[in-house]
Amino acid sequence: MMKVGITGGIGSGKTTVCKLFELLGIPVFYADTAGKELMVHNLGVKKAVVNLFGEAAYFLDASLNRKYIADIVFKDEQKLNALNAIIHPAVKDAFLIWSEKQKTPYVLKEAALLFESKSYLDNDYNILVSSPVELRIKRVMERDQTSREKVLERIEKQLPEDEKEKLADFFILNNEELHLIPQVLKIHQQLVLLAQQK
Ligand SMILES: CC(C)(COP(=O)(O)OP(=O)(O)OC[C@H]1O[C@@H](n2cnc3c(N)ncnc32)[C@H](O)[C@@H]1O)[C@@H](O)C(=O)NCCC(=O)NCCS
Ligand SMILES: Nc1ncnc2c1ncn2[C@@H]1O[C@H](COP(=O)(O)OP(=O)(O)OP(=O)(O)O)[C@@H](O)[C@H]1O
Repeated sequence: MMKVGITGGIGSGKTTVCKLFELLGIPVFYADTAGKELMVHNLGVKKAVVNLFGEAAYFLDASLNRKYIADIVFKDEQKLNALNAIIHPAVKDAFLIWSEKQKTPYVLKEAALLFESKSYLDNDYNILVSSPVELRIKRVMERDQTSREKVLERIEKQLPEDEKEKLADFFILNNEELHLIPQVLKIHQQLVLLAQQK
């Protein structure tokens, strides 16, 4: 199975782009969502999270207190690294199991930290979704009803855009002028051809 990673900084529009690939019949594994599901349903992961953050990491109904964890990790690099070290290997395993079950020419793995976690090395190709930083901040502030400072905290923990550009094979620009659909269609056609040659 040909594996294609797709990433982009916070608010770049990677989930929006993935929805377009899904319309073309391509299955998408959402690593951020999978990570949060594992924190709730995988006992080993859950135990490690409680060890790191205490019982307050979960609400009484056993759901994840995302805000509590986010308020800690995006201000404390050590805690963030420790959380990443728990989640990333578990997500990697879950993706491998999932990808083996798919039957399409290729699959997509959407991950915010594709390059930072080095998981891009496991993929055949990687797509970078880019968007001007001010537009990203505005979109996330509107989507999550959050502050500029909180968005900037996360941006600071991510690899700079020019570093990501060096590592990607395909590029999608999600600004206010270019349309996403033709860009997605073009890359999809190229990937289908590459999968046939594999
Ligand atoms: C801290 C958590 C609980 C906050 O959850 P929340 O629902 O607020 O955010 P969500 O997971 O939807 O992420 C939204 C965006 O925040 C940014 N972000 C999330 N985790 C990280 C991180 N470890 N480092 C830098 N940016 C991050 C990304 O741009 C991401 O797209 C959650 O993000 C988390 O568990 N992060 C650590 C694990 C991880 O690295 N996940 C991402 C890849 S698997
Ligand atoms: N081309 C666009 N036109 C209008 N709105 C857009 C466009 N692209 C993205 N958005 C909006 O911007 C917000 C961020 O997009 P999206 O959730 O796809 O980004 P993301 O990269 O997945 O974000 P995150 O890193 O936080 O997971 C969403 O509310 C989305 O609907």
